Amino acid sequence: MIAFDLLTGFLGSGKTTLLNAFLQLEAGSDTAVIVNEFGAIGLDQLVYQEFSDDVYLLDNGCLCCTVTHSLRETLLEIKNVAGRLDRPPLRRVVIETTGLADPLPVLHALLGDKLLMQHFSLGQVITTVDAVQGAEQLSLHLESRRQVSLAEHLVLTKIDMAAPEQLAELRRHLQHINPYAQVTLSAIGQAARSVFTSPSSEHRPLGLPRTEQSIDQYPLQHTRHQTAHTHADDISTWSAYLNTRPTWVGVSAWWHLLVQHFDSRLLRCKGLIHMDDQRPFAMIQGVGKVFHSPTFLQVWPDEDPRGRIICIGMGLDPVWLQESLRALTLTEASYRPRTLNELDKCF
Ligand SMILES: Nc1nc2c(ncn2[C@@H]2O[C@H](COP(=O)(O)OP(=O)(O)OP(=O)(O)O)[C@@H](O)[C@H]2O)c(=O)[nH]1
Repeated sequence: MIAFDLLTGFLGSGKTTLLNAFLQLEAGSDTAVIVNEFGAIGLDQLVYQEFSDDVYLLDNGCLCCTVTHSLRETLLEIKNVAGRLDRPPLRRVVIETTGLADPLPVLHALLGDKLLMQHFSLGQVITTVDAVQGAEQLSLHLESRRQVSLAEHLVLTKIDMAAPEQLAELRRHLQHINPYAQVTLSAIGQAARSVFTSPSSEHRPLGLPRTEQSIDQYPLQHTRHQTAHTHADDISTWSAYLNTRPTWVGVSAWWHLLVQHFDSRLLRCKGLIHMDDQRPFAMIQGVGKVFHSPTFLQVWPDEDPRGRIICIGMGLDPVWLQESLRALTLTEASYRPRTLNELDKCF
């Protein structure tokens, strides 16, 4: 039997960081990863590929709506790969859902599949919650509440950034939504080992998580999914390839412009960028209005040499976003455009 964990959590809450930290440990060496991203251009698999050969990217689309079939095929492929004698053992699969996925239909689809369940057993449903922005996300987004309510293991991430009172407030919210889950605190993935090797993940009989009842408090509006790119509350994704080399001054100006324009409608932004800088290969990350420290890569992680940017939010305007990219090449630090008109004047 191969155990599978479902790793979920709202946009930017630290799923990739946690799992990537685990893959770098000896304990994670027998783990395959299945990634599902929201949007046309995926980046997470590039992060994982640095530390694992067993990374599977699902078709573009949302796991809970459109790609369950693709997940099934991928798991069967992993079963075959795991059976090969010429490779190290494979004992665990972690399925990272998109930050907007509802884990319940995914669990139903997997646990109700007799063939799959001959080879796989459910480990844990792990939900990451951003210690700084989690309380707001829970109050604003049904997806976030559903992810928390289904979890057996809640991982409060970014505790290095959170004030004690923020953490206390978040814990009160979580206790209310899901009083049964095990809670682990984590800073920069440091709890990865204890999360993924938690005893509760082993030898558990098949069945839905015991917290299933608690989700009844929240109406299921998830059937509003229309396409792979549309979620509740008009959340959509936009992505673009870059044909320029951004500067750090430009990235900062662009982020400022974005936050001014979209304010709290901007939920997530990430980019793999070939910078005009001594350290040229960078991953940039924005969660809500917080711009996280970029990470630098030794080598460009993909065959495709183009930089790329992905934004997720409510009411995103693709034309406006495309125009905004011009800010990325600004070189004058005093330029802080708040509108596209102001950006025009910077050139
Ligand atoms: N300071 C700090 N930053 C963190 C921590 N966990 C994650 N981050 C940062 O938060 C940003 C988002 O983290 P990810 O791990 O990509 O989040 P995710 O949930 O996989 O994001 P999506 O797949 O887009 O939903 C990155 O810039 C991370 O470096 C943490 O514990 N502390």
